[in-house]
Order: sequence, then C-alpha cells, then structure tokens
Amino acid sequence: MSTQAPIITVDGPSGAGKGTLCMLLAAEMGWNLLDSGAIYRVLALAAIHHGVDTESEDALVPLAAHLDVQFKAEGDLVKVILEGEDVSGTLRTEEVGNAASKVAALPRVREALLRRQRAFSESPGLVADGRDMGTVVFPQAEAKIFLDASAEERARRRHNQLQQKGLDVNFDRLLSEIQERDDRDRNRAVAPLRPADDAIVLDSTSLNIEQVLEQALAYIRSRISVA
Ligand SMILES: Nc1ncnc2c1ncn2[C@@H]1O[C@H](COP(=O)(O)OP(=O)(O)OP(=O)(O)O)[C@@H](O)[C@H]1O
Ligand SMILES: Nc1ccn([C@@H]2O[C@H](COP(=O)(O)O)[C@@H](O)[C@H]2O)c(=O)n1
Repeated sequence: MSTQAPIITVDGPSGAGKGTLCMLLAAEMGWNLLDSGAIYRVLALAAIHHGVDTESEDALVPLAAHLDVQFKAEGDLVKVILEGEDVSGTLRTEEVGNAASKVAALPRVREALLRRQRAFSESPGLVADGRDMGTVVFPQAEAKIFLDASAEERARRRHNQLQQKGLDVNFDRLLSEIQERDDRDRNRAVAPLRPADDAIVLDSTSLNIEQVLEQALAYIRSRISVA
C-alpha cells in the first residue's frame, strides 16, 4: 500500500471553475489545497515589481527559485503574501493572469517551481488546481479531473465575477483575452494544457456549481475510499 498522501488533481482552462471546485473538495475532505496558478501569478507580479522582463527566462529563473511567498489561510480565504506585502487582490487581475501565462510558457521557470508545488503534498491529502497537475506535477495522483467549459461561458462567469466586485469590464475584450490565454496555455512546448490520459473530462458549461461538485465527488469516491 502507498504511504504517500492521496492526491486529486483538477486541471482545465481559465474560468472553468477549478478554484471553486477545489476549495469545496478540500473543505469537504479536510485536505490541503494547492492553487498552482497563484504561484505563477506571484512570480509574474514579483517580476513586474522588480522590473524583470516577463519574457526573459534567464532573469526569471533565479526569481522563481528564491520567490519569497507565503499562503496564509484565513477562514475560507487564502491570503497571499509576497515579500511581506499582501498581494491577494492584485494577484487575481486579468493583467497578472496574462503575465503569469507568459512566464509559465518558459521551461526552466516551470522546472524551478516544481519542487515548491510538490511540497504541498502532505497528509491527509491534497487537492491540486492548475494546468499540468495531472500530467506533470502529480502524474501519480489517484483521481484526475479535467474541468472544461466553453470559452463564452467562462467569459460570462468571469464577467459576472468582476461585476460583483464593482468592475465594469468589456465582455468581448474579456472573451478575447481568455481565448488568447487558452491558446498560449494549450500550445506551449512544455506542460501544455491538456487532460492527462487517465483523467475524466467534466464539461461544466451547463452545470451549476453544486452539480459539478456532485459529479466530481461521485468520480472521486469511485477512485479513493476515504472520500
Ligand atoms: N459551474 C459553474 N457555474 C457558474 N459559475 C461558476 C461555476 N463554477 C465556477 N463559477 C464561477 O465562475 C467564476 C470563475 O471560477 P473559478 O475562479 O473557480 O475558475 P478557475 O477555473 O479557477 O479560473 P482561473 O484558472 O482563471 O483561476 C467564479 O465567479 C465562480 O463562482
Ligand atoms: N499548473 C499551472 C497553473 C497555472 N499556470 C499558468 O498560470 C496562469 C494563471 O493561472 P490561473 O489558474 O491562476 O488563472 C495560467 O494561464 C497558466 O498559464 C500554469 O501554466 N500551470
């Protein structure tokens, strides 16, 4: 029997609902949570703060290797502290998401962040959210979900989310930014966004959050006895 903590991976494109599902799964199971996108976002933000070119692999690798970041759970929320500063709000902007997807396309940057991500795998278990959790970071995971939704539905969700925060963003611009990020994430040379061969693909386009959770839990229970 394996002595490693069990792992559930949830990969998929931006706005598919991965973060929402992972938070609910981690709470339901009392497991640890890895938001790997936040690590790429923090690196992009650190590069911006330090005036480092987000396309220079040579400059980004040492920044990635020495990234001074802490994730502090506060109730349902996770505060992200970069070099002592709370960057939780800035981190979620589309601008930082786009910059993150540029730094994430660089092979040696991804390599420099691997150990940091794998360190999240601790008892009693891990729910890992990202693009390559099931394919590269945790290929041994017991349960792998690829959560998808149409680009239009994902843009609608993001638009609603921004409106709820009082931000008025142009829908068409949001959609084209999401499509641009999808293209970059799907077509990069290293760890491209794709379902692992042994993942289930869950299309959430016409499912609400409760339905997604129910289907994910049914699959997980078929793979892991503790769920
Ligand atoms: N099934 C769903 N139906 C409707 N809205 C949803 C659904 N799942 C998530 N949402 C909403 O869509 C928005 C985006 O969800 P979430 O942040 O979980 O996506 P994500 O895949 O983690 O995106 P990213 O990769 O960019 O971080 C949130 O406002 C969330 O509440
Ligand atoms: N495992 C991962 C996670 C994320 N990325 C890149 O980071 C960008 C931001 O991710 P969010 O989930 O926070 O939106 C994303 O567009 C990816 O380019 C990644 O490469 N691998």
